[in-house]
Amino acid sequence: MKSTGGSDAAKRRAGEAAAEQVVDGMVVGLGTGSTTAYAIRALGRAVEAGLDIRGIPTSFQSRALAREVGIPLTTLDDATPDVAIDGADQVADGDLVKGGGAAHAREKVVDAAADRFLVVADESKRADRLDHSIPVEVLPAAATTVEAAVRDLGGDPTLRLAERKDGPVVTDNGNLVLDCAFGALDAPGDLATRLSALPGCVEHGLFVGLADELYVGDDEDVTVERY
Ligand SMILES: O=C[C@H](O)[C@H](O)[C@H](O)COP(=O)(O)O
Repeated sequence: MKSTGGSDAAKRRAGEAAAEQVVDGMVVGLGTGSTTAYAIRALGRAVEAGLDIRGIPTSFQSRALAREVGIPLTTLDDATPDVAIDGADQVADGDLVKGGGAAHAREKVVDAAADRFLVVADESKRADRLDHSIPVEVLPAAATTVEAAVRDLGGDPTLRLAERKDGPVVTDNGNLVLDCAFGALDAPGDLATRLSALPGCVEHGLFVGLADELYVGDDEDVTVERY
């Protein structure tokens, strides 16, 4: 799993602290990314020790990791997550930018469906205002029109390119990603609404008002904020 942001020890602390919130019988949304991977591995160890849970993965990658560590899986067709654990690329006032791994569309569906959404992050993800570029997943046929619409909204879109393949990143849903720089956001909710309204936008990485708790790890401890 690609690692971004702060230290692995800080990510591990955050992920493992959030995993401790999971108790017998729960259905757990399994986010994507290097921080959530620590939570998934901790849950796998707990399952091995007898914890009875089911997971709902948010990506090919989190499904593969959950299977590797022995977490039984289900889907949103059959269960509602009691809790979801997921990472973030930036956090300000409980609002998030996600999608550094291009998984934000399914993440948003699962995280929003959960009774409690726990965000796991290291200190490097904190900001006073969100100013990270916003990943926008688009239908391939809409890439050009969404690019133009993002420019009209004051953003600067860049098609995300693959690292070990010629051409663009293709999401788990078969779509493309535009990374859209908007500068520091005064009103992330307004931008979220405008992006959601664009024809051909499958989902964007602004998660506004969705997080319930934030677990932030540093090299010594974990702090928890509730919203
Ligand atoms: O698409 C990926 C997800 O939104 C990740 O949760 C996010 O990029 C944070 O990942 P990491 O914990 O590796 O920084």
